[in-house]
Amino acid sequence: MTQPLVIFDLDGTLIHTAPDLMASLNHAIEPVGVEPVHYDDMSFLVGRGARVMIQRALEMRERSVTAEEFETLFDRFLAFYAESMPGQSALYPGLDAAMSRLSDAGMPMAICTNKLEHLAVRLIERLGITSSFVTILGGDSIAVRKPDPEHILETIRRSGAEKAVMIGDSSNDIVAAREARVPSIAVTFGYTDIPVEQLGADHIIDHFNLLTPELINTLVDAADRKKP
Ligand SMILES: O=C(O)COP(=O)(O)O
Ligand SMILES: [Mg+2]
Repeated sequence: MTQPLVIFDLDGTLIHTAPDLMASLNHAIEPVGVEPVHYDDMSFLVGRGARVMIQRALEMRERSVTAEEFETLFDRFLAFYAESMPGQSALYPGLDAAMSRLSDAGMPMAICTNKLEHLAVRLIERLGITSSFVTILGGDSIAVRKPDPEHILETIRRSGAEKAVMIGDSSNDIVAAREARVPSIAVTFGYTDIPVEQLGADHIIDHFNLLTPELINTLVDAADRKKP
């Protein structure tokens, strides 16, 4: 019997990226002369990828731009963000040990993120954790992305797994998991504008110390029992 796949979201789940995303976003929108976004705004801005982050920031500042101007801002974001990696971005506490526990139990790990694939790949490379993951799917890797369940289902298929658990910080992750009929764990330390308790995850953890192979197996077994 193969071990379940453990799928991680990236921003706000594996890696604390908000300070660098904020700096890059503020650099990107600087030419249109709006007030920079604040750190507290990031929970609302992050989650659906860089384009939506920039769009939401402009909407927050009631500023509209032409499609052409938008592409310039987007390119400014990409260049600045890629160049500054890893910046202040860091793995959340306890993640190294948690990944070792899962790996020792034979559980493969994957990333399913709405971050653009090349940015996700570059960031985990710079943080030295690439070899831990069998599959990395970004927000532009296939035609859809979270909260579309197909993003998670394709991650599972490409990993060659039969069962999986999704770990994430926002409604995109938990909704996608539920619709993919994959049990989910929500983390409390990420970026969400909806209280974590209201996301509807099967389990909540506030530290990676609590992420164990036993927890993964319990969630997979419970999900199996619910199947008709
Ligand atoms: O980049 C984003 O907006 C979200 O990325 P995530 O799916 O890894 O949280
Ligand atoms: Mg996230």
